[in-house]
Amino acid sequence: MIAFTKMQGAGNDFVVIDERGVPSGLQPAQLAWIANRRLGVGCDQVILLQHDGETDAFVRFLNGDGTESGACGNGSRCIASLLADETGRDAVSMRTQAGILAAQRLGPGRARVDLGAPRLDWQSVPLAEAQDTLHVALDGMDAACCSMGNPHATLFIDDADAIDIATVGPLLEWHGMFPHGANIGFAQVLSASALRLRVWERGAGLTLACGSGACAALVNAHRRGLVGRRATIEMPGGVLEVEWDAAGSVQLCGPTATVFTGTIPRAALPHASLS
Ligand SMILES: N[C@@H](CCC[C@H](N)C(=O)O)C(=O)O
Repeated sequence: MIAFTKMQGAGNDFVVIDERGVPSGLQPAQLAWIANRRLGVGCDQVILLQHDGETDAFVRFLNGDGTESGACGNGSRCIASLLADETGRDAVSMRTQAGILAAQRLGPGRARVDLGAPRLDWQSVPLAEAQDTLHVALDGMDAACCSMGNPHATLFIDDADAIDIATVGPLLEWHGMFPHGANIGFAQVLSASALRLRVWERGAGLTLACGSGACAALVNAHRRGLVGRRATIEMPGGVLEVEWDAAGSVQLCGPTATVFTGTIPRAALPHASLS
């Protein structure tokens, strides 16, 4: 049996599998099956918790299409709540592929993670060629790009609800400008301290929220002079708070919830060699 915990943060949902004791041995196609909403449990990302000698856990983020991401803001916040409940400490740390993150439980069902400094140079996003990341031409659209440990493009539009994300998102996610793909955010400026945002996530599609996407939207909006260094980011699944602090780090804060726990019989998984 594979034991799991289903969690969500502002509607961005995760299946958490704890491999700190025994490795699950799950293959990429089996992880993709678990994420599938018709065949498996269903989630935006599967999160694997592994042992780390220096932090509370090594955390890996697997998208629904089986690809791995270096960062996941809402997933990190959910894991922060889980680790805080487990250790009894409000302050926890986790290693990710993008580096060590400090996080805090702010109360039941609320957590903040420090996602570190955004990377603004084209090589770090990465883009396919030298560009000013503040204005990247994408099929006639003007995107602002950055890395939050994973690649993001933010498009500023008048009405975030009017865009046909299911059509435009997949075209831009694997646009030739993004050799590693990108998460595509459609942001509407509501005020100097509020954005409305919808995100087409790389490897997961349309989600109810995206934490690193919210951070990228705040960073890119601030770089363009559209908002201050702190804003609420309204997404279909909930509201996140983001601050690009004086030290240059991006702080992401918002709700977290454990939804249910369960087990998956190994026999139900697709055979690794057939999938
Ligand atoms: N849900 C996320 C981002 C997950 C990874 C992303 N799809 C990628 O491939 O970069 C978040 O809250 O940041």
